[in-house]
Amino acid sequence: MLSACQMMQTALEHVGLSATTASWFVGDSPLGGRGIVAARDISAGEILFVDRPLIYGPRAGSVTPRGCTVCWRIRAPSFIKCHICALTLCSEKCQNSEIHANDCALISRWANKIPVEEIDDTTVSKALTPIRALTLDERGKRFLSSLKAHESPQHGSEIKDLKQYFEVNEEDEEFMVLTCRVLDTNAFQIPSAYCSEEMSLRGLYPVAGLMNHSCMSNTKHSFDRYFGMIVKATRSIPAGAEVLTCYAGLLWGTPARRRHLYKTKHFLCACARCADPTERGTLLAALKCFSPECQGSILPVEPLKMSTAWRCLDCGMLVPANNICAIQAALGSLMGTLNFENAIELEEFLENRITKFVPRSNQIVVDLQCRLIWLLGETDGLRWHDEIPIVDTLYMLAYIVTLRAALVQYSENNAINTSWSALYFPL
Ligand SMILES: C[S@@+](CC[C@H](N)C(=O)[O-])C[C@H]1O[C@@H](n2cnc3c(N)ncnc32)[C@H](O)[C@@H]1O
Repeated sequence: MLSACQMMQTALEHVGLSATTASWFVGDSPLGGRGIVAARDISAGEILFVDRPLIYGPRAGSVTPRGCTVCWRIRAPSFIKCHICALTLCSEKCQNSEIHANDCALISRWANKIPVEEIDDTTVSKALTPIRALTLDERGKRFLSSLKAHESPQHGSEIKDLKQYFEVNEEDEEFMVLTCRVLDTNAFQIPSAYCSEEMSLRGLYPVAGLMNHSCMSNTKHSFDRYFGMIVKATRSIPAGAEVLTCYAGLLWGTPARRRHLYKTKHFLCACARCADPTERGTLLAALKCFSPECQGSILPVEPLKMSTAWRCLDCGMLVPANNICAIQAALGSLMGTLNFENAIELEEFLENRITKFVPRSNQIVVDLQCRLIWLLGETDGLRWHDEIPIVDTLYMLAYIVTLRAALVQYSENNAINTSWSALYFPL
């Protein structure tokens, strides 16, 4: 384990900075453990660091699609299963690549428990990221081991699954399980490029992993084509303030964000946005009043308590937490099943159906509006770069401008950051 001073030194070296050139340092955080703290006043737009992943590879979730473990393609005329290690590949070229030779050499050190043909290749792919950690040098392993790691038994299931098929030795198993725990606590999703039909990946960015969370973060990040993670300030950060990122969806309402953070990162966020029942006036979590005569919105009375009752802003009616949970669960399953063929179907659902049940401010409506814009931009004849008929253009622009104005307002009210809405709306 590295001391705080060694951690700071290792972090700086990793991102090619020194104590004099970095605008931040690694210090104690009131939120828990370590955090990144501004060493001087930082201006909005400044790049804080460009982090490199110690390891990266497939994500382990149940919805991770099958894809090539070299080029990450999820669509190919056919996929091959390596006859030595059972990893998924899309072509002979990928099979003969150096990347695959390294992965295959790691896995083939362990004897198979069953014939390769019977091994489930997606199980091996899901364990590939922690498997790759075995190739880190001593310094990399020490850095990885010094990152925060959650201990509950759910972390490391990839390795348990892998052991059905291979005789993994104790030392490798121990390090890979630790890696899974570190990944689940610190890894960032690396989104696939627009329209690329590739798997989205996870990367262990050890310096970015030191950033704590706030639902009103003061940074944003993007990736370069070499998987470098560029972390930028989105607002000015005064010297001594903590540099924060957001681990949850910015457009999710408070109950959704807090549930996600609790389940995946094991803490209950208590930031100013979570503590405000109205979420700075955005009412993202609001539901419609249960009273048939009332058109009001209901909101949590004490949002930091999971068991809080909700109250209507108009008629004052109180609704117990259990009823709210039942509605949220029903809405959640409904959203999981929705699959719209085209923008017209989605717009019909948005305008005539869902808004009967939830207020227009609700995160579901906002999410569907974002999907509608996405679909419009993907529709033949309506693509951003196509010649678009004038009526459709006006319609689309009016829609986007209205929505964009609402979201910019939301951003300002919420003091989240001033530029995230540009991510969604490249106008
Ligand atoms: C990626 S680590 C962040 C760095 C960590 N604080 C450290 O000491 O290395 C994520 C973990 O930090 C803690 N954490 C981050 N943000 C938090 C917050 N806003 N409130 C409470 N705990 C937080 C949680 O335990 C979380 O799972």
